[in-house]
Amino acid sequence: MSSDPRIRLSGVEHTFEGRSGRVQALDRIDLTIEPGEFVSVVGASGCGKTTLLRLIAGFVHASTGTVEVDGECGVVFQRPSLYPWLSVAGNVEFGLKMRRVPRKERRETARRYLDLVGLGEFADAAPYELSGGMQQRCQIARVLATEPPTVLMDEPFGALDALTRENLQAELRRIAKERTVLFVTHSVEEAVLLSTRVLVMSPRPGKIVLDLPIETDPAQDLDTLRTSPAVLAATEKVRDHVQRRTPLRQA
Ligand SMILES: Nc1ncnc2c1ncn2[C@@H]1O[C@H](COP(=O)(O)OP(=O)(O)OP(=O)(O)O)[C@@H](O)[C@H]1O
Repeated sequence: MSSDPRIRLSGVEHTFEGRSGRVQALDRIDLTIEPGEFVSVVGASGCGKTTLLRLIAGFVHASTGTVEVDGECGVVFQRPSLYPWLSVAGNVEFGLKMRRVPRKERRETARRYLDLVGLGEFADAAPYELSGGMQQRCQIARVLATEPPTVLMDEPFGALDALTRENLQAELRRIAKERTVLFVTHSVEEAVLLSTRVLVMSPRPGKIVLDLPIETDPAQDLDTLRTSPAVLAATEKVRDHVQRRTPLRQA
């Protein structure tokens, strides 16, 4: 077992050269994430959360500083992007096929992850036959099936109704136990409920202004946790930091 961090960013800055000029999205980010942590990133719109995630995923190269990631990352996007010509199981198997995993093993793994996200009965369905929440669960199964040590999630529940969102939060909490997760969300409550650590970013340029460990009992169910004093206090603290750093306060 290695005790190396899973993710390490040192002195990371990032500036976009856009059509409307230069935008410094990130400023002096130093961040270390250890294996098994569930780290959420919250902050006002445009503060650089997605940029941070994309740097870690390797989609963007930092203008300054270093980004080190130990092992592969699976990325779950806000909107599910399933292949419409493949069945639900075909979508989940796709990454495994690319890795030349034998057919039987692919089938079994896909089935296991579809069961895990509650889609076992829909293995042969086409993606368009699934609701938005089911498509998102399929995307999560597809990412998890390749068993990446790190999962990066960019506002994965943003487009879902409240009930589906709550169900998926509970599923994710269960699924995430043996993984390292970096989770971008606009919901402070969601961040506190799911995470072992919450980061708050300030806008333009994005900096980490709060790094708060969250101690909740993993055995407790989400409904009990939602109203627990520890969660309420942490939510209040995080919300306060987010609001203080939001230039245009939203109602
Ligand atoms: N490809 C790009 N070219 C130019 N500027 C960009 C690009 N991507 C992001 N930016 C700018 O970088 C800043 C950070 O954007 P980013 O998408 O990381 O923020 P965010 O915190 O994820 O926002 P939101 O919560 O609204 O999704 C913004 O000012 C944005 O306009």
